[in-house]
Amino acid sequence: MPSLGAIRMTDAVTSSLKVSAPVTSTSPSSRSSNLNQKIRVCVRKRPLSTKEINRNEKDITQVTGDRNIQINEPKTKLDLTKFVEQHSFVFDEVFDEYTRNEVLYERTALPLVNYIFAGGKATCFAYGQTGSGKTFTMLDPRRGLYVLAARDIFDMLQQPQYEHLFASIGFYEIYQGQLYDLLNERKRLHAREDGNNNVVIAGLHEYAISNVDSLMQVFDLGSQVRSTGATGANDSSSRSHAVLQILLKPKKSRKTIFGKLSFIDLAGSERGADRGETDVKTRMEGAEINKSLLALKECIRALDQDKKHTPFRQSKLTQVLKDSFVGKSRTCMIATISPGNTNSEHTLNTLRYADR
Ligand SMILES: Nc1ncnc2c1ncn2[C@@H]1O[C@H](COP(=O)(O)OP(=O)(O)OP(=O)(O)O)[C@@H](O)[C@H]1O
Repeated sequence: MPSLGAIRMTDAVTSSLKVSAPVTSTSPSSRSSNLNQKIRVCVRKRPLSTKEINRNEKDITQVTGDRNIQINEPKTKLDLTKFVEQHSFVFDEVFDEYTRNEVLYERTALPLVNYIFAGGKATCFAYGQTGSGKTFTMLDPRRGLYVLAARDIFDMLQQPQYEHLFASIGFYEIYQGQLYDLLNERKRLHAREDGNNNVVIAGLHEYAISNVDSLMQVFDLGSQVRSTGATGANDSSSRSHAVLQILLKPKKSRKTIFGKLSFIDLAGSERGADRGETDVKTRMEGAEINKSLLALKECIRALDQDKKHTPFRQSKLTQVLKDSFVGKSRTCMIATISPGNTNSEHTLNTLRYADR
């Protein structure tokens, strides 16, 4: 099964700013990659922003096929000669800068929506550096995947065979290994498991939602709490993981979970790197983010390889996602990348993280 990234291809090095064709071992495949895999890893490239264009940044990322992407990393030799190192990767699917959220949705979250109506649990992550498009993809208030999914969920709930179900949402963040309810004044929350191996976030405020407008209103409240939350700084979205969960429950038994879909806007991946920060708080934040992102990768890898032991306990993030990984579950990771030359290192780190 070609998941968690997929096959890394041979890097080709060229000199004197001349770029030769990348070495590839397979031709780009068609868009028919299996949408119903247990784990899918996709990449989304965002366009250069106006600011980046004005700064004369160059786009160094090239989508070369439905599953292929090439990074042309600008480098300088010791003798100051400039050259470009090419890196080619293959993933389950790669989306270029022209891809709209609606198209992305059909190829990533829609199969998960169908899956929860069959009683499954599913998770859709966005992973990438700050500013690479995680929030735009997952939680944009108007066209994020969560809105598009909710639209379909409410449509499906109108169908006679699903009349017995209703949807509710919860929205919380994981900051420094603690859970905070974004729909209830950032109240501290605790995760535990019920007798059916469901992870229950005790005390999480859940709102029964019946249409997209009410969902967006509730979500808006939570987003405001998040952006002014832990630190008071407006970049807090990149320091915490935000989890929006949509639960399907039987109307007659509100404690039972029929299906669950979580959208996760992960902390900026570069926050986990050791950047020689002297500020203790920033270092601790970074260490915690690093721990959780590594644990996430370990869990996905273990599942991908059908290992008996999955190391959920290594972080709060993987603990709360446990029930969405085991048993009847599906996961889609969307690695988001910035195309500019000044981001080449972060972009390569993101692709290597998503790669097996
Ligand atoms: N695919 C895209 N098409 C057009 N604009 C985009 C796209 N992706 C991101 N952007 C824009 O780029 C900017 C940064 O995106 P976004 O806030 O989603 O990044 P992020 O990865 O969530 O960052 P952070 O970790 O700081 O929350 C925003 O202005 C957003 O509108």
